Amino acid sequence: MTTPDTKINPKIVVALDYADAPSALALANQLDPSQCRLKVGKELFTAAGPQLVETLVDKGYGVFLDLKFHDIPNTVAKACEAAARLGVWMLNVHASGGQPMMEAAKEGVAKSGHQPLLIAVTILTSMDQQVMQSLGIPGTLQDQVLRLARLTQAAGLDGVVCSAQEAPVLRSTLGENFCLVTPGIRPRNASLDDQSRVVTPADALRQGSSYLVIGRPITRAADPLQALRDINHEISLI
Ligand SMILES: O=C(O)c1cc(=O)[nH]c(=O)n1[C@@H]1O[C@H](COP(=O)(O)O)[C@@H](O)[C@H]1O
Repeated sequence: MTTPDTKINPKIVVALDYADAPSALALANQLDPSQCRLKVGKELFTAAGPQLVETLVDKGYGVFLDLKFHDIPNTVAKACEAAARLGVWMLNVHASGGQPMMEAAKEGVAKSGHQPLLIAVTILTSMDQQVMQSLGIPGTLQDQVLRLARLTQAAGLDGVVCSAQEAPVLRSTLGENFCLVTPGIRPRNASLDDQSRVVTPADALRQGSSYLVIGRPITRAADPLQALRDINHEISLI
């Protein structure tokens, strides 16, 4: 049901937003590394630690370690070096930590001897213009996403996390090789939950996304593997 390309390089990254390792492994055991990658975020990593990440890597999954580091450059460099040593496929920092912090992150990864993709979060998909204003950030949300993405590229990172709503402008400004990882994905008629800037899976790819981060629409489905297959099928048609 999936295209050959989806099998070689799965576009969907399933967010394992679980409270403990057994719940995360139960889902990982139902899914298939040829159909998706897995994202381990703050909740699961804090509860289950590096051992779970290594277990998922050993099962053949590409793992996105989503710890969104944001600290002084030296601390972020060391954290990125340690994260890269786990053999993950991708890891991330917050672009708002600034270019020197991102450059330090890149150096940390290089020291690890591994070569994961290193990306930076621009503006979280749960945020809207009103939240931006309350933080005193001037201009439009899209201006700020573009500013942070340019800084990320200047720091030599591989790409950004952004909403697929911003993907067209980032793709045309930053080029074909810059990786755009987009959460806030909702199949038509799915609940928005706490997301604000949402796009359907097929539209996200049409708009220039490289990878789609999808959590609850798969993890809370009655049949997660079928939900994943349905989305892979939808995107194989574009
Ligand atoms: O870095 C992320 O992955 C991320 C960035 C962002 O701007 N918005 C966002 O939702 N995420 C993550 O993407 C996942 C989305 O999950 P669902 O809303 O359940 O699909 C969660 O694990 C979030 O932590």
